[in-house]
Amino acid sequence: MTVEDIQKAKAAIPFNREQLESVLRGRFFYGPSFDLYGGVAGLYDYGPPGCAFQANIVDIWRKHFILEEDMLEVDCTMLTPHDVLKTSGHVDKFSDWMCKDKKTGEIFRADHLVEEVLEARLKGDKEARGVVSEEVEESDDKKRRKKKVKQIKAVKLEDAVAKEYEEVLAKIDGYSGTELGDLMEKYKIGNPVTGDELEPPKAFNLMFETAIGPSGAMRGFLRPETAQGQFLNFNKLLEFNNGKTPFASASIGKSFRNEISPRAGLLRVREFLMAEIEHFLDPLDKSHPKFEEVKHIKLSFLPREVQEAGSTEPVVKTIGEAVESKMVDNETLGYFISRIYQFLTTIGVDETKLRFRQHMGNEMAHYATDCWDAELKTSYGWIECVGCADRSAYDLTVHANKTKEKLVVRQKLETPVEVTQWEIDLTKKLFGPKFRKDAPKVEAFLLNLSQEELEKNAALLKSDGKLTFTVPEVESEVELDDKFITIEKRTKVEHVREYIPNVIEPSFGIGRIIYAVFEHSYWSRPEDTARSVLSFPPLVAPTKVLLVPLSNHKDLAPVTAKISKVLRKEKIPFKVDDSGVSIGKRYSRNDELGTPFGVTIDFESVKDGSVTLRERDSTKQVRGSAEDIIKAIREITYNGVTWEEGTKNLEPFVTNIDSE
Ligand SMILES: Nc1ncnc2c1ncn2[C@@H]1O[C@H](COP(=O)(O)OP(=O)(O)OP(=O)(O)O)[C@@H](O)[C@H]1O
Repeated sequence: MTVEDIQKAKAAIPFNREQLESVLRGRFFYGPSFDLYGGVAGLYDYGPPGCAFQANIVDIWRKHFILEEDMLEVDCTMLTPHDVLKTSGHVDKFSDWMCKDKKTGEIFRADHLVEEVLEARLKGDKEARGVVSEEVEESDDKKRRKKKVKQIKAVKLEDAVAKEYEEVLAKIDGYSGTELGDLMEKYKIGNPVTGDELEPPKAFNLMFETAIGPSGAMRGFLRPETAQGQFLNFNKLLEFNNGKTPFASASIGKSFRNEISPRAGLLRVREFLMAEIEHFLDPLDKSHPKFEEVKHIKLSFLPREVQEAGSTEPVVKTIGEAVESKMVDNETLGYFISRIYQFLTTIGVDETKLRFRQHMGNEMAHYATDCWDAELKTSYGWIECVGCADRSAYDLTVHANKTKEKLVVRQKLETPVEVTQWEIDLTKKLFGPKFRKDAPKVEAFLLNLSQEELEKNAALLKSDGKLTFTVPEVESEVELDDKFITIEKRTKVEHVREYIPNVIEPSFGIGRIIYAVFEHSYWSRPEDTARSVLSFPPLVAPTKVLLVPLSNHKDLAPVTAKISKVLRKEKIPFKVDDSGVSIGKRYSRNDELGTPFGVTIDFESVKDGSVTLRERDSTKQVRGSAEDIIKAIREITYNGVTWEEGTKNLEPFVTNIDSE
């Protein structure tokens, strides 16, 4: 079976999510956490194949980004003090809109509710018009729920209303709470099951709060992203990089979000693995030295204008054209978009189910210059799996302002420039006697005042003869007169340019990507649809080889042991299946685990050391010496060699083992 045959098989048999989920749970890729206690929504545990799969994806991510781009990896704590997340804006703004059923108290996430109801009404409209949609098969549970949902009746909508719904859906990620409330009122959206009225949307902060230390005095949160730890280590990383930019930091670790209604399995959970990059660069130069290498890559884009026109028709062009036409803001952002595409397709994402969607103006954080999400198509719709944003200088600026610690790059200028600016001088010998242990804090605070603050204080000092400040971590107010400080405007020749770098941030949700790869890799054999296959690329497959002795005969055991020893030494993950069931059943079981290769040991193997190699998707087989077979496995798995190329010197082997 060729790649095309598999595509055909996938297209011919409707995707069955329930069957996939039963394979994933049955083979323990993952399962609900705390199952014995009834489970907790949005929390999942990974089992052995899930762990191995995730570890392989993280390993590829690390090589693809950290090693290849020479990034600086950090591992920061998940517990984060309140002040950090207050400064970053998360305490005030990291929320989603929720609305409560006035009668039952049931809670809905407002944007998801509007989306679900309008989509359902559009589907009902299509049904009423006799249009058959290319729908995925739904689980019984969902069908049951939908039967109860009032709005999902096959009701024909007026053309103008259907068009309006389409337009709203295209912009669904960009609405504010008030706008969502207005939409709910306009389209009469209540509890979709009971029809009950809902309260207007209210902001719900998604962070899990806790207290650090026994006194409870220090408020803290479980981090909602890994980014802040990277920003706070900026100065150390810059020094580590010998003061040079551009450079990127990277971090892989757990993040936590108290999602309002976590459904959709691994796609929306409350604790998840993130891999994030913060690429620090000069705001005046966002070119990328390796852009040439990727600019030919053709991608599917959904730019802002297309969405604003109510369409979801993608624009296909090269990243070179996208940057040149300014559709994508700059080369570095474009470079990362292409690298994200390369990463995702390497690990098994179907590129026909990948698009880059630009954030609309009101969806993007106010400080961001441009933002594109890599969205993957699943049976739950298009899902954001990687965000890629140009965050400007926002984060470093707010942390520097709050802590009064400079977070800047100093660049030596080839041609010195004349600069006029406000400067502050401190009479340091007076600070010690007056402020004692607080003197360094007061001095640091004053030396970090911004140009605007210096200008304002110069005028105050002149008019009042003294200044009063509130300094963080200093109890009483600080009062200073002109014996302590002088503030003056001076003109100097500068040999160094100082700037706060901008940040381009690709942010990956590993669990979402994993689930999308599960769906994109899943199909069932046309000759027997109960036989499921997960066609993972060999590099990401949890186990690479299934060793299958033909029977439990004692003569086969030494050969199995010998081959196991070589595979172990070569660090090729494998499993031995010497259970008594037929070989066909054993292979079928492993197809569900996505194991790309099967090695059969038979009585010929005892005589001449030859074994059979089976390829999971095509079920093709070849025969050769154990050494040659292992070499082929290694080449195909780790060196990107095709099956045809890797096995061209091995004997084709015809058997109907799979149907046994
Ligand atoms: N609840 C979640 N469960 C699993 N992965 C998540 C979750 N929230 C975010 N992610 C992942 O983290 C990445 C970066 O997070 P980001 O803050 O950009 O997501 P988001 O815009 O809040 O996502 P959404 O709008 O879907 O809630 C996302 O692209 C996604 O892959």
